[in-house]
Amino acid sequence: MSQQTTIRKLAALVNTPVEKLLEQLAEAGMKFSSPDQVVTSTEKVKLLGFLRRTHGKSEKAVEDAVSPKKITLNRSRKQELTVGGGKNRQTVDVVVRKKVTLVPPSGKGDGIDPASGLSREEAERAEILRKLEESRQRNLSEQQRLAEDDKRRADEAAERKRQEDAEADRLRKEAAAAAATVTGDAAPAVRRATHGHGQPAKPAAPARDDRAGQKAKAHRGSHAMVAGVEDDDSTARFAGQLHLSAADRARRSTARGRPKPRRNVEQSRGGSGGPHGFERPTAPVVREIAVGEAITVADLAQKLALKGGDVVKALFKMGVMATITQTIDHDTAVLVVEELGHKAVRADSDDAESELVAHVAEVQGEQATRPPVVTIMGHVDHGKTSLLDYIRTTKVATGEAGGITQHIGAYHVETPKGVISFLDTPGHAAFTSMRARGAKLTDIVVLVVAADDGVMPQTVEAVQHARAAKVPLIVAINKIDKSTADPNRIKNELLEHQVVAEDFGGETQMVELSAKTGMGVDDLLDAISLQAEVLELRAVQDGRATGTVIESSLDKGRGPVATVLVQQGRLNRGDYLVCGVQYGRVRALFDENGQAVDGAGPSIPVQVLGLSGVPDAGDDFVVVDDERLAKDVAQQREAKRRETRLVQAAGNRMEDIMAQMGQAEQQLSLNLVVKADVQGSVEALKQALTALSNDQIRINIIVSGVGGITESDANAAATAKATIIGFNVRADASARRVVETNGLDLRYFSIIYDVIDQVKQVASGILGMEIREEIIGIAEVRDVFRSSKFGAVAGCMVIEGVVKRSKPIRVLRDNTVVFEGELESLRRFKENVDEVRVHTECGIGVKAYNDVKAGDQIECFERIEVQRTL
Ligand SMILES: Nc1nc2c(ncn2[C@@H]2O[C@H](COP(=O)(O)OP(=O)(O)OP(=O)(O)O)[C@@H](O)[C@H]2O)c(=O)[nH]1
Repeated sequence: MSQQTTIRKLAALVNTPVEKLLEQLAEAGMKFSSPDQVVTSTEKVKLLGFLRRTHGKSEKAVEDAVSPKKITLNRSRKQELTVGGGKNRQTVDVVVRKKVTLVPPSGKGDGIDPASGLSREEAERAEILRKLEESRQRNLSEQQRLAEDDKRRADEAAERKRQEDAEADRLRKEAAAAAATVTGDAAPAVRRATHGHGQPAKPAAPARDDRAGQKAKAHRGSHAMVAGVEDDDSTARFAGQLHLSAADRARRSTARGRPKPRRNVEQSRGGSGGPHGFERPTAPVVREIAVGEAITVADLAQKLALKGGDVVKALFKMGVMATITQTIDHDTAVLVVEELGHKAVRADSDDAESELVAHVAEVQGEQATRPPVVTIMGHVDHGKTSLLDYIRTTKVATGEAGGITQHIGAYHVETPKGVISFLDTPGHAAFTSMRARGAKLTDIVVLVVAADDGVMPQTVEAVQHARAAKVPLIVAINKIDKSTADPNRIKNELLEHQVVAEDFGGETQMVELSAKTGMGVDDLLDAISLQAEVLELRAVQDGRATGTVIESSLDKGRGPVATVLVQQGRLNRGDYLVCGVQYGRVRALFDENGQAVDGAGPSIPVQVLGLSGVPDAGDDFVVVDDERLAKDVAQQREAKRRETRLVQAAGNRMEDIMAQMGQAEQQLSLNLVVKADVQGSVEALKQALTALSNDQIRINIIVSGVGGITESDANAAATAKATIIGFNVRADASARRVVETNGLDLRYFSIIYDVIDQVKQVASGILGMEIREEIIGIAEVRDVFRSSKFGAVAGCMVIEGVVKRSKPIRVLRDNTVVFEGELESLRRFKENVDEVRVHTECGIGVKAYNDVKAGDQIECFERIEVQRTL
């Protein structure tokens, strides 16, 4: 603290007696008791102020003097001076004036200015204050400069704008004059309004009209605005916002007052113009939109290059309520396209298709004789399957007779008189549609009629189909081994249907045979060959193949599998093909015996692997040169099919609404979701079930397809309040949840008759008891053990309900029934048990089925009698 100033030191410094200084300090309001007390700089300043005041200066001025760079103080001191000596000795009063200049110490000193007594900190503070002041001044001038730049730019922009507006106005006037419109009246009106606002026209732009003047004014920014309420407001509003460009200000100004015009102006000018800016709209872009049978709002919006919401709005204005995902029909789409100022054209989706046709037409090669394709038709139980089986087992080289199938298969046999291909159509009424389609593929129909039964309804139907398809008929009078067989009766009965046997003078070959004993079967094959010769069946042997899908399914391991009949050319492994809405490259080909083959010629059925999806039975296939064309055609077809489906769905909805409104004349609707294991069954069920519609009830199949029942199927059923029919397929877990949540009617079938019977009874209003199957438990196969004693035993976990040994079971693979039968054994830890409950492990042996695999499900069911309801 040696650096600090005591009163004594200060007194010595200012050359004042200590007592006086103490007095002065006391007068200045600072009491000190001892001269050795420290005087702070504040106290010094206060004392200084006091002393100055006593000299007539304000304390403030003194205090202010602290911050300036230097302070000058004048002090005077009286002294007596003795001059001369002796008698001449005189005493003279002398006033010594002393000028003291206080300068803050520069650089590092000892911390105290020896003259002023100010500390170094104080000096530094003063220096900082000075620098701050300098910087403030600099900032201020920089801001002023920027503001001036801004103002200049805004002025320039406003000037440019004014010129543009004037030009636009001039053009508009010219156009208006040319069109002899009433523009002339409008200008004075605007002028009147302008004057009414108290805004004189700017003399700076005499060439422009008042409207232009008004516009320009808005663009010039606040600094250039003349008196007026709006202008004042703007000026006030943008005070202190000098950084805003004139256009920004104008935009903001309008945003407050008139949002609508601004929006339009911005739209037409891309947001760069002012609020009053108006330009003649540039020519709108008129798009040509291809619209098919139906289109979703989203797709349409995309084609129009608009937001989905804009199209929804446009539709709404037209009175059509549609969401973005909804589909609108062709007419509505055309209307909305035109409403939005574009042009609608009908979608021509046949581009790729015509390319395909041209492509196919290229390969017209040498034709050669081809084998006949035969379809066997006939009434139930007249022996179609037996006949096919007999031919297959005896005539197919590596004959491997399978069980009776319910879908169309195909195979070819080699007889001494040549190859014959058979389409395997099961004898069931439900397959009418397949038969009809089969007949189109078919060269010859073999009509099986049981000699002990006679002509039945389906016999007649088959005759009609063959006739409609202009396919010759050969009648196989079956079961002649039976004692009750009466072939002549058959021939006579057929006469009634204009089917005249050769021995009756007609043209139809009739062969008596027994599918059981094989008697007469060769005669039938001979008859077929003869008929084929008469028909002179020919086809291109080589070149790109075309043909038709007979059957299709989805195989978990192999993917989509299609059985196709080659009709022209040769289908080879590695070929690219379009198949209905699917496409792909032939990965593998298999014949009817499951043998891999390299290719198949005309009239030969073959299984194809490698397609992108499961085609429908009846779809045609065409081999093309490259994948691109295959893909294009398939996608175009898919789009077209989707459009058609959407139209149908929209139609259904309309009808449903009508029904609700009571305009459907009390006709009830039964909606069905039909899923089956193979495409043939789907087709057959669809055909048969929809045919059951009558005056009272209309049967709609809302969803149909191959494979297990999925969540989306169940959701569709829930939406349409439909009954779900699973034919040899099951619902997966998520679908079952939807079924349970919505209380849907889910029914499983394994016999087509039962489906038709149930629906028919519902349709005809017969309400009685019905036998229904109820699944009581499901066990999942975790592992399979094989033992010589028990055969294959499935190590299972019961995942639902209870599995009972006495109840029938089905084995499911990928939700599709692969076996139906009984349990051989049901065990818990080597113990035979009657039932096993949920979450319990067990060993299951299935009677007469050794092909159980891990991952399969074994469902246990019972048949119960329930009251039928509509
Ligand atoms: N005695 C005798 N029985 C025959 C003959 N052909 C078929 N059957 C029997 O007639 C019954 C029906 O024969 P299927 O071959 O299943 O008849 P289907 O026309 O294929 O019948 P669906 O497939 O149900 O339409 C079977 O019990 C056969 O054993 C035959 O030539 N002689």
